[in-house]
Amino acid sequence: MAGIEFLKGHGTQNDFVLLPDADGALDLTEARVAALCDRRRGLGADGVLRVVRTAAIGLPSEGEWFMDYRNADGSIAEMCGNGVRVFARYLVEAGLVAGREFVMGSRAGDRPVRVHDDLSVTVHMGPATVTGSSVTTVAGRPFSGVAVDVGNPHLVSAVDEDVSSLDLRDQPGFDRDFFPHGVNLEFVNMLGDGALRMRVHERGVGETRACGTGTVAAVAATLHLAGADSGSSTVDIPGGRVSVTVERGASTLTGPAEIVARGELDEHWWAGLG
Ligand SMILES: N[C@@H](CCC[C@H](N)C(=O)O)C(=O)O
Repeated sequence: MAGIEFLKGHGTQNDFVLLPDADGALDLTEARVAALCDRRRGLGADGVLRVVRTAAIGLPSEGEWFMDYRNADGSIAEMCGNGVRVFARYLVEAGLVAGREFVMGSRAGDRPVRVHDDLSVTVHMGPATVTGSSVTTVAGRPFSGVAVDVGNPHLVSAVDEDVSSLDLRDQPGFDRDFFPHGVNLEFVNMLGDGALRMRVHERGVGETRACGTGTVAAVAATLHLAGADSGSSTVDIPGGRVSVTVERGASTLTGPAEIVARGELDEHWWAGLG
C-alpha cells in the first residue's frame, strides 16, 4: 500500500510536518493532526502545514497555493509566520512556483513572500493591530500586556525579569472574555536599540521555541508602549533570531526556513487514526 508523502521542517525551531496534498484529497482530521504532532506516538511537531491548491481548498486567495495550518492539538489557526517561511521554501524547492517571489494564501489573508538566495524568507505579514490591553498570569503572578492582532490573537507582556526565568510549562491564565478563541502569549525583554528577547506560549501547542506572528506582535506592542507605530527590530527567541519591521498597516518578517527530512507515512497507521 502506498504511503502518504510528508516532509519535516522548521523555522527558528518552530517545527512542522508538511503534507503535500495539491488536490485536497487527505482527510486531515483533528485526531490525525494531533497524532502526527505527538513526539512519541507520531513524528512530532508544533503544527501541520497542508500544502493544498487554493482551488482545492475553496478559500479566497490570489495565490495558487494555500497554507492550511493546524496547531499540534489539531485546532485550526489563521496564520503561522514561521510555517509560512518553511512552506515557501518547500514550494520553491519542489518547483511548484515560478520564481522566488509569489503570494501564498492563508486564513488570515494573502501573504506575499520572497525566498532569498540563502533560502531565508521574507514574508509580508499584513497589519499588526493593537486591539487593547489585558492581563495574563504565570504561576499565579499577573503580567499586563498589549493585545495585538496579526491575523491571529496575541497578548504581549514586557517584563522586567529575564524571560528565561519564567515557568511556561503550564497554560498561563488569560481573560476568556477578551480572547474568546484563545490567545498566544508572548513575554518580552527589551534589550536596547529596539532589540527584543522573547518566549512564547502558543495557543493549541504550549511553549514553542519560536512564533513568527508572535515576534511581529512583540515588535508592534513594544513600539506601541514607546508611543510609536513603526520601527524595525531583531527578536531573539530560544530557537534563533528573526528580523521584523512594523509600519502603519503593514509588517514584514525575515528569518530562516529549514527542510529536515522527507518520507512516507504508513497508510495503515493513518487509516487507524480515523
Ligand atoms: N507558530 C506560529 C503560530 C501558530 C498559530 C498559533 N499557535 C495560533 O493558534 O494562533 C507562528 O510562527 O506564527
